[in-house]
Amino acid sequence: MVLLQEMQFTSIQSSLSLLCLSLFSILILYFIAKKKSLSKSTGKLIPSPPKLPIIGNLHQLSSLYHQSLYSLSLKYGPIMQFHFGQVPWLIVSSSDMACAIMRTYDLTFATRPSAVIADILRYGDVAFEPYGEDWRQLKKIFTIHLMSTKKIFSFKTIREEEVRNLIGNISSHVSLSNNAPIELSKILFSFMIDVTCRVVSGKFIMEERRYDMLREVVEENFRLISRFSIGDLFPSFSWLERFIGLSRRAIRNRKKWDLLFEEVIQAHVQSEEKKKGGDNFVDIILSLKNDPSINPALTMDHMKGLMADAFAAGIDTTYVTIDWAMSELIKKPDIMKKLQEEVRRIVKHGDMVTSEDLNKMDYLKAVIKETLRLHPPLPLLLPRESMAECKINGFTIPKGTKVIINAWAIGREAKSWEAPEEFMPERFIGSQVDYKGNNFQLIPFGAGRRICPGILFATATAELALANMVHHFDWELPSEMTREEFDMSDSPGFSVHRKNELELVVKMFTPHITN
Ligand code: HEM
Repeated sequence: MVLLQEMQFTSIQSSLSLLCLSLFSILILYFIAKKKSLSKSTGKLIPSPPKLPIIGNLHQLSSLYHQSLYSLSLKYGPIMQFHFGQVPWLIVSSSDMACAIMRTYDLTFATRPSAVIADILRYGDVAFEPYGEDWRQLKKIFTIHLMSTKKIFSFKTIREEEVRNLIGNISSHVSLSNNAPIELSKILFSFMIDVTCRVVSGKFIMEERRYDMLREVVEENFRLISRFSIGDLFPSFSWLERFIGLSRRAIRNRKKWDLLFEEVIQAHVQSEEKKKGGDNFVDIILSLKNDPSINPALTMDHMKGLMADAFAAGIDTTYVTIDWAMSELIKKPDIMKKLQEEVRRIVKHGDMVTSEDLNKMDYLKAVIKETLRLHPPLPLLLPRESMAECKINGFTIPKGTKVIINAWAIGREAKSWEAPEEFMPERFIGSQVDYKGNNFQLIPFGAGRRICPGILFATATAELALANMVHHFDWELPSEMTREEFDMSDSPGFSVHRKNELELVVKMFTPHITN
């Protein structure tokens, strides 16, 4: 019995010593860590909302990331740190700070961070390629050979023909539907697929099966890159990626892209068009394949990447711009009327608005700018990462910092915009402010080295479609809905759509004949 008691006592004693030893070790580790973090942060600490262990700041994020980050920036400032799970990001929410990142330190922040899903989906493309020789060459090809001002002009016929088809589709609906609402979001999405397919690969991709497949892969791409996968949030748990992450879905989608691109490229290699020097992306890229000035030579992966850039970056963003513009116009009939007056004054009733007419339409251009200010299709742009340490606003930003620039918040900055929540195209009349990367209060296309190379193409297409839609038709809300009830909520996602697809009643415009 005594022996047993002694044994118990000894065991309690040794447990206590083990406990003390553990506590002592934890304390030592804590002080070492504290000392380390203090010695690291010799400058000002970047403001950050309070975070929780493991999940970081995820609990402060709604599904509308751009809106949650905007609200937090009002409290914590235009430059703040936010932990997505275990990973710290720098969130930039003012035009001054965006200028520091994309102009003052443009080269420092010219690379993209790696991300589990984007790394699976991307080829040698421009949008997600890390900064370096490969990216420089691909961007040059994109801006000089595929999307130069001359090339965009040469795509004019495609844009005009496709807008004519769009107007034809809407007219058929008017004559057949007996005032039932038209599913405008869907029609605009198809319109952008048609335009982009023709620019990228000429006519033949329009075959029904490929068309459906393209729609499916583009939509799935956006769904996938809109979400953080487990490996992005918790790098120490990346091994779980194979079981519960999104990687498997991304691999499946990548295979579909592969199939689609290989079929298209193969068909072009065999076609007569190429021999005549076709004027679409695939033929141009094929002709560059043997160009000695392109060094290193283009691989199949680069070719697929350049096509993916146009499909993934161009379709969704441009259709969303027209969709939001129509939504704002239907909500504000005075602005719709003013726009219709401008277009109908310049273009005769029954005629199509042409690309040349657009240059005379200042109010139309102001409507598109105002739409991009309030509804930048990629509200958080594309992420950046610092390649060296730098100092911004007194804060030391270490090398390897991942950065999000909130263009949605910047479009609402009180310092730059009067009545920022109001849709007022008039603010741009007589103003020099543009979206081409020089005015940091309006950056829907980003700025600096990584600026979007599709600006001219996207805006020319959106302007032409919108001008013709308001020229030929009058638009109304479905009869049961009031303007106050009309929902303008955002959908969650990487590119921000309307939460509810746009459905409107449409009528042919017939001018009043006055004697
Ligand atoms: C309204 C339509 C569009 C919007 C709002 C938009 C927006 C953007 C944004 C925010 C970026 C990132 C810029 C940065 O990091 O600073 C970007 C990059 C890019 N966009 Fe667009 N885009 C649009 C249309 C297009 C079109 C039509 C194309 C091509 C056909 C295109 C091709 C690209 C490419 C290739 C990049 C990557 C540039 C790089 O990383 O160097 N975009 N776009």
